Amino acid sequence: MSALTARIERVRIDGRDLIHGIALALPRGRWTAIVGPNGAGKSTLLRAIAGLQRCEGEVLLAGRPLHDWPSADRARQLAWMGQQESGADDLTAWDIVMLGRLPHRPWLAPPTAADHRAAEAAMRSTQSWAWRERRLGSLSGGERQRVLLARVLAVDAPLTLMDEPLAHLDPPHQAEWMVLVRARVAAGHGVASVLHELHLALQADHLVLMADGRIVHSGAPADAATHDALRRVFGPSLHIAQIEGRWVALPL
Ligand SMILES: Nc1ncnc2c1ncn2[C@@H]1O[C@H](COP(=O)(O)OP(=O)(O)OP(=O)(O)O)[C@@H](O)[C@H]1O
Repeated sequence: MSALTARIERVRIDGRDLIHGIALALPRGRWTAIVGPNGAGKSTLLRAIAGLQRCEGEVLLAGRPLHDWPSADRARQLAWMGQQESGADDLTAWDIVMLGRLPHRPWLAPPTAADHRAAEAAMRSTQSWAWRERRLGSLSGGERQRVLLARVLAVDAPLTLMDEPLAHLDPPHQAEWMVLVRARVAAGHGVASVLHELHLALQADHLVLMADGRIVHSGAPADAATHDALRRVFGPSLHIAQIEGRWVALPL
């Protein structure tokens, strides 16, 4: 069974249809990259399938309508990392990551040793452990992103949705992010990420291409049909080639 399936007729905000006629499946054990030009509707789609944006249609999480899930159960099933999240600048990095463990704890219960272990492991895996006592607001953009990534990993959910997780990350940490995603997928979890970095999106298991609020192509990153679709949407100057067995895309 897919971790999530969605059939979204429409997302309408301020009298404008931002998303139309979308069918999407996010299976377990697969990393799906969602790409498309600015304003294509990628974030709106991700927010809709996370239950953060009202939509007309149906979203099934592990076969059950999203809105039927009790909130803590849902938060253990679906972990969310949004774009440019703010409002927690006074919390320490450690507190932020421990927020990822909240769905695992009964109401007002203190964290357990297992919560501490999960948070520490997540921080070490994103190399953010050294800043555990620093306030989020004092960290650089990339350091902050690695703490937020640790938080979403600490949830340890069967499905993780990430909107532009590579923003602010330097190339080595972008590569490290891919290793972490690969480890989650190898463990049978599903991951979907909105990405602007086409060279990394082409390393995903499956690529979803959006334009004008629609999915215009869905396929394997290595398929010629996927490359044609990318050039149709991003323009013919997009050069797609293989380097050492990996597909890369560059605007030339
Ligand atoms: N709350 C909102 N109110 C009005 N319009 C919105 C709202 N949120 C998004 N939009 C509009 O919907 C369209 C899709 O936005 P969305 O953020 O989903 O695109 P995106 O593909 O993620 O873009 P980007 O790559 O620039 O982040 C854009 O034209 C945007 O201006």
